[in-house]
Amino acid sequence: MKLFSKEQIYQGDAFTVKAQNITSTELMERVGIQIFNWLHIRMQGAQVPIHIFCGIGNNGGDGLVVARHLVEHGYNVKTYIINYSKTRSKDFLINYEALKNTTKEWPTMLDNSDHLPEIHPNDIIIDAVFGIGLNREVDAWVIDIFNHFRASKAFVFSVDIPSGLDTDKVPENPESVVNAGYTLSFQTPKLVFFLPDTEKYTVQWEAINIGIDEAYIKSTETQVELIGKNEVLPMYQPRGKFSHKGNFGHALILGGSYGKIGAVTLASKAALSAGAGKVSCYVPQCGYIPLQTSFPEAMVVTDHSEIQITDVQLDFTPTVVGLGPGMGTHENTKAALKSFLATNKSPLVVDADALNILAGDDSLLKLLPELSVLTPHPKELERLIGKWTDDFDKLKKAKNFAKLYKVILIIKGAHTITVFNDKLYVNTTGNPGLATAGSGDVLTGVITGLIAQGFDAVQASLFGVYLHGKSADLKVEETGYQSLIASHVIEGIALAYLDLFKEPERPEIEEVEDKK
Ligand SMILES: NC(=O)C1=CN([C@@H]2O[C@H](COP(=O)(O)OP(=O)(O)OC[C@H]3O[C@@H](n4cnc5c(N)ncnc54)[C@H](OP(=O)(O)O)[C@@H]3O)[C@@H](O)[C@H]2O)[C@@H](O)CC1
Ligand SMILES: Nc1ncnc2c1ncn2[C@@H]1O[C@H](COP(=O)(O)OP(=O)(O)O)[C@@H](O)[C@H]1O
Ligand SMILES: [K+]
Repeated sequence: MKLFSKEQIYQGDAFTVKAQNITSTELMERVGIQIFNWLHIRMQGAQVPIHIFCGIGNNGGDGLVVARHLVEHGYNVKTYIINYSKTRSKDFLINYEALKNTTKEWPTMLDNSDHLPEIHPNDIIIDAVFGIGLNREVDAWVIDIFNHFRASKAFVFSVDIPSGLDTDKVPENPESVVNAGYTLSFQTPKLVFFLPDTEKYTVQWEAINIGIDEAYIKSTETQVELIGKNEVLPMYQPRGKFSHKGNFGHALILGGSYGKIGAVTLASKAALSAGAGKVSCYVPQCGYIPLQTSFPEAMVVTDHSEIQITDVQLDFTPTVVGLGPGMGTHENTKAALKSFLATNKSPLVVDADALNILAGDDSLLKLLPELSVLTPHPKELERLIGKWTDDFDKLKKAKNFAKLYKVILIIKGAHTITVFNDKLYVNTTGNPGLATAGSGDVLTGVITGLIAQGFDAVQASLFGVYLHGKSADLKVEETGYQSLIASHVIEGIALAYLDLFKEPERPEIEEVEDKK
């Protein structure tokens, strides 16, 4: 699913109004009815006090439409206008009048935070104060109102985006943003819902289809894409009846050191489970027996050294190399890695200690073949790109790094983000069960296994990250978060593949039925 920037959302509005021959007021009515329906289906007329706080722009206008429909359906509604600017949007004013005509009284005007309404813990707050039009810092008295929301402990439902949250910035003052329990976002979710610094401003979110014109959606290139089943399914490669293991490549996992042979075992098992035709492991001698015993499907080649990689000698050219799991950063290993990179011709998936060895060494980074896949966790990423001030700075630095070295950078985390060619691909699968030793090695193996069988590096990255997370989502139903271990994630790859062809993904954006 494409994630539109703020500018693209405004363009999409304008395009839709023109293409569908409607007014912006009609578009706002359509949006407001969608939100009302969403609430009405869930509330079924319940007489919980609902406090609707509206700004003076179009987000406030949306709030007023919702207020009017709630009043018309007999809900217990109080509407307030937070009068933070003299400029009012046209559609705000139209809906301000329309609400007055319904209720026969004006909403309560708030010009300061002196006499704020009492809000009880079981009440509901609808937050339509600021939308995507936020363009400067929030005034102190408005922050007081947001603090009043928090102090009330009432459930907060935000319209489009939690008020005070920018679409492309991390707030300097967390108090200047509303903490939403639920956000109903228009057409597409916002990138800020997926970033560690800003995801906390809404507990849950959902995107509703407000009918932005299909032609606009199809023809608009976005900088951010959300990756779910609908996006990866077309990448799936079916197997021919007469195919044989030679068709699916020979992957090599290169890594391991004394005490860390498990990382290679996990990565190589994952590579084969993802569908590589053959897997070899290149490890120090101490890895020979454990690997051959625990994973008979793999072939094992050993270094001269008993305990670490010191010299990589191969008598075949791997289709792809998964580099780094459990490798350590011993000086001898660094030297071996340098000479390996100087002559290597195979595509690479680079993880863990191989990243740590590469970090900060421009001459080594330049040896990476184009379209190498790098899979850092946050600490490894920091070593590669330097410290960042916030998530947006991190993404900018990551894009620059990926462009400079012509690589695919996979930023691992709760929402893993793949960075390539100035574009961000945000993954939607995975869960906190993955916060366990070795789960990253499994990801390295999965992506390596996909490249081995013929996926191009970008598709292998997106599909691999999706499968890895989906595997964890399916296995966690048996294990719970605490007991999920990396080996379960390997077992789950099979389930993740099968799941691709089970039920279709929920529609990307919900169509709310018309209950008017
Ligand atoms: N396709 C869609 O998604 C659709 C979206 N729609 C809705 O429109 C919303 C965007 O509406 P919007 O552009 O009117 O801006 P909004 O956020 O209401 O802000 C209001 C104004 O406040 C001001 N202002 C800004 N920051 C400020 C500050 N810190 N302190 C004080 N004032 C501040 C600034 O005006 P200024 O005072 O600078 O002139 C700004 O213009 C969007 O989120 C969605 O809810 C639908 O209705 C149609 C389809
Ligand atoms: N809270 C979380 N939600 C979803 N995925 C997570 C979470 N925590 C970690 N992960 C995933 O688990 C993997 C951890 O990788 P990494 O830190 O390299 O582990 P290791 O080094 O132990 O193999 C990454 O793919 C990451 O995206
Ligand atoms: K809002």
